[in-house]
Amino acid sequence: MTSIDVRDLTKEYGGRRAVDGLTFSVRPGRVTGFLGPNGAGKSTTFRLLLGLDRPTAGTATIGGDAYARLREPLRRVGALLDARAAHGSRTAHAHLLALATSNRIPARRVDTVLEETGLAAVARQRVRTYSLGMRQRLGIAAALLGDPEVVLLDEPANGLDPEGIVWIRTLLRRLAAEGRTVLVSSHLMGETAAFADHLLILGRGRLLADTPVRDFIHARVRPQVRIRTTDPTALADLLARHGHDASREEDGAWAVRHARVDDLGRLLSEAGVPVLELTAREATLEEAYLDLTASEAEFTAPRQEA
Ligand SMILES: Nc1ncnc2c1ncn2[C@@H]1O[C@H](COP(=O)(O)OP(=O)(O)OP(=O)(O)O)[C@@H](O)[C@H]1O
Repeated sequence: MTSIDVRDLTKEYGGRRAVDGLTFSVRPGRVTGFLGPNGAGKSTTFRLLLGLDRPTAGTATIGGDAYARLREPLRRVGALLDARAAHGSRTAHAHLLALATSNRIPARRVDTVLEETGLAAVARQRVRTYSLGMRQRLGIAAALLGDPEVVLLDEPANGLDPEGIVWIRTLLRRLAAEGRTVLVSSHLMGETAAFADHLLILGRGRLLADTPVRDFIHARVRPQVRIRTTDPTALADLLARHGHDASREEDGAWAVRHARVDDLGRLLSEAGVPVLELTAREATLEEAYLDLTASEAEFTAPRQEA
C-alpha cells in the first residue's frame, strides 16, 4: 500500500512562500480532500509531489520515493493537473494511446478508461471540440490509464455538470474502496465533504487542519435552531433574557446558536410566543470552514505592542 508523505515542505517564489513548512501523510483506502482558498498552495504542493517543481526545503514522497525516482511513474501515480493539457488536434483515443504506448501501458487500458469516464462515444472526436467538462473527464481518464495505486486530482469537479459531479463522487469513492490513495483538491468544502473521508486544509501555504471529515463536523459544526414568529420583539426579549446567542437572518427568521429544538420549543410555548417555524439545523460546513480561516487570520495578524 502506498502513502504520500510530505515533510517540512516549503516552496518560495521570489521570497514569497507559496508552501510553508507543510507536514502530512495521505493514507490509502480513503479519499483525502485537499482544501484551501485560491492561492493557498494546493497546486504548488501537487507540482512538488509530481517533481514538476523543486522544493526550497523539505521532502514530498510517494511510497517512500520522490516521484522522479519512481520506475514507470504512470503505473504508480495518476494525476490530473490541468484539463487543457491534451493536444486539441488529437482525438481522445489517440491522446490516450500515445500516453499508453510511451509508458508501456497495455493499449486495452485506453478503451477501459474511456468507458469509465463516459467518453467512449466521443473518443474519435478531436479534443478541441470538447467542452471543459469533457476535457476534465479526459484528464481523469489519463490519470487512471496506468491503473495507479495513487491518484492525485487537482479540482476534478471543475466544469462538470450536476450529473458529472455525482459521477466523480462515485468514482472517487470506488477508487478509495479499491485501496488506492486518493488526494483531491478543491476550494469548496461542501463539495469535498460529499466524497472525502479525510480533510487537509491549507491557508496561505500552511496546514490548518488534518482531520477526519466526521471529526471536523463534530468539532466545528454547531447545532442551530431556526425560528420564525409573528412577534419578533417578544421573541428577541425572551431569547435575550435566557442568554441565547441569537441573530436575525436575511429572511426575518432568527437563528439561535448552540441551542436545541426541544428546549426552545418548551420555552416559547411557556412564554406564549407565537411560532410559525421551529427547525433544527446544522451550520453548514462552509461556515465551519470560514470559521477556521478566520481564526487563522487572527493568528497571523500582526501582534500589538503592549
Ligand atoms: N510559478 C510561480 N511563480 C510565482 N508564484 C507562484 C507560482 N506558482 C504559484 N505561485 C504563487 O503561490 C501561491 C500558491 O499558489 P497555488 O496555485 O499553489 O495555490 P492554489 O491553492 O492551488 O490556488 P487555486 O485554488 O487558485 O489554484 C499563490 O500566491 C501563487 O500566486
